[in-house]
Amino acid sequence: MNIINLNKVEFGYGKQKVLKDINLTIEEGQFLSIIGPNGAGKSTLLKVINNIYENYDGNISIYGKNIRDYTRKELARIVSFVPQDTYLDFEFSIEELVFMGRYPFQKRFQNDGKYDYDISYRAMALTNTLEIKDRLITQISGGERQRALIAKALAQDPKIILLDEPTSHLDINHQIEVLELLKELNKKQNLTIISVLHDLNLASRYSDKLVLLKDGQILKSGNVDEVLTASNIENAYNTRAIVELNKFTNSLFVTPIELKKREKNTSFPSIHLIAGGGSGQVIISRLLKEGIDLSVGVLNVGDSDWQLAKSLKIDMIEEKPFSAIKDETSKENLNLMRTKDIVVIAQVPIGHGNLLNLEMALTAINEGKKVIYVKEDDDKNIDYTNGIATKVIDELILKGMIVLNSIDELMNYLENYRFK
Ligand SMILES: Nc1ncnc2c1ncn2[C@@H]1O[C@H](COP(=O)(O)OP(=O)(O)OP(=O)(O)O)[C@@H](O)[C@H]1O
Repeated sequence: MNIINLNKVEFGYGKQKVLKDINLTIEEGQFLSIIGPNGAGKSTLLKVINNIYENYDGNISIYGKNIRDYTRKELARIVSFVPQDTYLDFEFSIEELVFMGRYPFQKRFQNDGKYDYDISYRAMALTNTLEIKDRLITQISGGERQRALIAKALAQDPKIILLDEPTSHLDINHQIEVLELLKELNKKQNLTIISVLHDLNLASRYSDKLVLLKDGQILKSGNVDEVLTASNIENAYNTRAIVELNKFTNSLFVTPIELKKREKNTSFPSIHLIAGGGSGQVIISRLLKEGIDLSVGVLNVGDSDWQLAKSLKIDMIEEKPFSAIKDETSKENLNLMRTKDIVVIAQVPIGHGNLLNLEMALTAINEGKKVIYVKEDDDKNIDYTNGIATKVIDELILKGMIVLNSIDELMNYLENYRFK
């Protein structure tokens, strides 16, 4: 069920627009993170949803009602807001701070009732702040303060919680603790969570949906894998990045590589990679992370290795989609190989269309080039040429091609490489 709708929302602090044409729907029970570079308008968007600024154009509705038609107290019973960098300079205890979350429910001069106590204590128990409830908020750590602020927000018994950078001042241990807590509340209590997060990897790990903002506009919104692509990241942050699945968290992991790539790592040998059909993706990622000077080819336009290499702007020789490699393309590839220290061959299926890649590696080894074959799977058949490819590989081995069994072995070899 859609519970928040933003329709053509535009806003600026002065003349300059900070939010432009924002259209967004958010479903009940979603964990949505707003990401984007500094100054993109993330905090502003969150504040506009919380009806902090009134002079915006367009419409925002929450549970079908325009937020302009809610009183502040009414809205606070549905939405609670955890601001960024809250400067807490008052000598309140955590308990007192959390009880303030009950304010929207109380009549003037009314004291806290049993329900107010119960819900505040539950909020403290959920956030592990009960045992430190008497400590003053000026005398607790950043992680404890963040948990206390979330407790206050929970004491409001909201349906929707908005958080502006809830992990910004926390060490990794507390970052995970806070996000695990939010995820649990999201799953168990169907709490809708909208959070600004700078850290793309935390956003990817904990969110169902992402909104990527750039210059006040939504560059992309949707599922994590639709938003966190190398090209969207490059577009928004002006930084090249590798996006890959982290096996441990089962979520996408982003590694920015622009700087390393720019300052090529000359302690490693330069490499030309022969790959294709997806076989080179992991090798490309690993080599680029080390800043290794890399080229690839020949790849067919459109295949997944080609897409990755293209998005990372790697020096590449390409052939038309689904076409056999032409002689002249293959010669260009050989010329590129000649400029590198090592030719690395991934375990790519060889058919008549790409046999020339192997044959050029043979020419290169005959010219004295070092060639390495990364044969990750011993049982995998890659010869689709009725034995011709196997013969070329045998000849490469005879001429001194090094066969390694994993990418780790390749990295190890490269780390210990001695330049002549
Ligand atoms: N109170 C304010 N008055 C005037 N301009 C503001 C105000 N708050 C933010 N801005 C400006 O609006 C733009 C968007 O700011 P906002 O804080 O929403 O971005 P953000 O994406 O959250 O940035 P960051 O990642 O740096 O926190 C920036 O150019 C900022 O300088």
